[in-house]
Amino acid sequence: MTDHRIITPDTQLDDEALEASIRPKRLAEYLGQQAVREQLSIYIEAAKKRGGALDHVLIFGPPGLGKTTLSHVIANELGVSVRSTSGPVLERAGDLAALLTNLEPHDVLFVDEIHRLSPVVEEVLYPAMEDFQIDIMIGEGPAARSIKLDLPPFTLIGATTRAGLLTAPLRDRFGIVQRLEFYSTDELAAIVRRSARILGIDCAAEGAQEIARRSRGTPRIANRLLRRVRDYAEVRADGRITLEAARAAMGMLKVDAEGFDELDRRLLAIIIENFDGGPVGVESLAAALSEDRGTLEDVVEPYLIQQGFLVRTARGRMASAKAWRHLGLTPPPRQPQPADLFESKE
Ligand SMILES: Nc1ncnc2c1ncn2[C@@H]1O[C@H](COP(=O)(O)OP(=O)(O)OP(=O)(O)O)[C@@H](O)[C@H]1O
Ligand SMILES: [Mg+2]
Repeated sequence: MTDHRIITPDTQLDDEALEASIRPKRLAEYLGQQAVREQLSIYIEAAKKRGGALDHVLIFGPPGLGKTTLSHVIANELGVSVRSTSGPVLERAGDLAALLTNLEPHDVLFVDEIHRLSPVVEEVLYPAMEDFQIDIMIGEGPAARSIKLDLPPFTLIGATTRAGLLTAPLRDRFGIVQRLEFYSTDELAAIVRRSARILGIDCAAEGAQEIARRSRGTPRIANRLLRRVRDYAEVRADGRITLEAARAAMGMLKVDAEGFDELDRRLLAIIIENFDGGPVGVESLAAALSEDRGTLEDVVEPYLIQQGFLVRTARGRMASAKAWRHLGLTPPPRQPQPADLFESKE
């Protein structure tokens, strides 16, 4: 179901060619995330001055905010190569050992979805990160012995949508931890204008602003909406993305003024209609929506929470007064007061 969401932040196949051409390669092209950029540029410069490898970096944040992009940007700024892999792909300790022993000094090893590493692979990673060494087993049975191998100094960059799922020993081994935040409308508008320029799309400033406003704080969504609005403008108008064209296209795509799509609205509507506004547990919510719990938690909820439409309490999710009003309903007289709203950490 989420496959068909126009505003899903997950990568879709036909996005890939497009994304490659507009994906920022240098820090200067990586828009927004001011604090992250500032800090990283200092750490990168310091590492280069010392002639050493950059400390290991953990990047976390919701899908589509630029974790993979940032990892490649860091490697480009360092002037080193990147090897990419991901948590679920590394099944055996040997898979990781093979990657590590093939690195050149100061290279970046990018591990996406690092919260999904298997425990045996994670064990190998600890000494590799800490001492640039790995223990590998040679042979089997009673004749088996372990030997230590030295690795070149390297930088591990781990990306995850949920830092909370990392084990403490793994998290502690990252010297640099960066959290990506949802982008502001102005930042997204700048991203849309940049992408339009690269793709040769004629996009008016107000058109870019309108796309930005409805992109759920997410560059991947902004770029995807830009492309869909371009299609609309080419077929229904003269190809130029004006404010009117952007609005009309969004109407057709059923992306509302807040940037919410059907699934966002359905989630809020179900909490309100089936559960009296909540609180409702995430499992019941997932069942009522026929959606996967992980998708709700990683993809749908973060933006609704950040925008204040959804509240996570110790007893479950609640729709805020803002959510009732967004659906054209009158909020009940007693809405949750701040004192009730203990942030739950699940
Ligand atoms: N700061 C940025 N400036 C400009 N464009 C960006 C920025 N961040 C991301 N993008 C664009 O958004 C797209 C998605 O970013 P990216 O693939 O890095 O997200 P991600 O956080 O790795 O997502 P996922 O969690 O799904 O892996 C990129 O192809 C890039 O074009
Ligand atoms: Mg990624």
